Amino acid sequence: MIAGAVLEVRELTARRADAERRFELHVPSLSLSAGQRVALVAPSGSGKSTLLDTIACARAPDHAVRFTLSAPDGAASDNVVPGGTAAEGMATEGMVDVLAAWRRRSESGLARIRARLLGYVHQRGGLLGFLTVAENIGLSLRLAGIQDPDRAGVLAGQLGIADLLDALPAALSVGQRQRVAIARALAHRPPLVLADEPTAALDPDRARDVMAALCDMADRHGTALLVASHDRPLLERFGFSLLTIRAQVPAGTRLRALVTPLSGEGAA
Ligand SMILES: Nc1ncnc2c1ncn2[C@@H]1O[C@H](COP(=O)(O)OP(=O)(O)OP(=O)(O)O)[C@@H](O)[C@H]1O
Repeated sequence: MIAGAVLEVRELTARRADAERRFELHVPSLSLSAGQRVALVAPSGSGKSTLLDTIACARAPDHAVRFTLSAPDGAASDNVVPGGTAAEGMATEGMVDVLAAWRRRSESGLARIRARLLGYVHQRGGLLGFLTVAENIGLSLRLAGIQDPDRAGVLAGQLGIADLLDALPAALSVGQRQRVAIARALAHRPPLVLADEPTAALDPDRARDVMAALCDMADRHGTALLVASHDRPLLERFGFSLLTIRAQVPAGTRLRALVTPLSGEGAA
């Protein structure tokens, strides 16, 4: 185990298929440590969302040799995956074995992994339209079982949206919605936050502001970031290590794609 690792993936394969096509994404190795910023920069359709959704435990990997997430002290002692034991590979050395949870089809275990260990910022916020800003931020606290009535307000203040706590998402600009989404993804202080094109809908100035807010909030708690984006200059400006997804020669109807480092010092 890498010291301070929050995510470790080895030899992971994720497949998508319909009647005409088959797509297969392969990740030989991907590790993130506390506070690290890693970005996926790759063309549309190359598999960025497939990878983020797999890491987010929204879809099962089709194969992996290792897929672990770190469990902070509280989450580990809370036995993130119920019934897990070291013998089954669960919650050993402060890491939770996500593969084992999928193998056991432990819906409650996977739900707790998502709720406690991960945050997710979607391209357009993904906020619930019938909840206020405060309720949207509070949702991740509720799911994680954290009772801290002040935290949503404190976060909103840090993100410059304190005056919007009672507003519904429809009344917000796209940039304001992304700030709410960042607050929601970080409120429960997960070790890893994923973001799928979090600035794609913004003009360059707003994109820079939102990325600064995301990185600043992540830095406060040593949160690791894994971001998918097309905006390479913005990612370089904020010190992300870059990965890309390279298409391999299609074999028949199958397209294989491989996640590899884009710049010299990569996380993979
Ligand atoms: N439900 C599906 N059935 C079959 N193939 C799919 C399905 N969803 C996605 N794919 C294929 O999987 C590949 C990866 O898609 P994915 O959405 O992960 O790419 P992406 O890089 O996130 O694209 P974008 O930047 O446009 O969101 C694509 O070739 C796509 O055609």
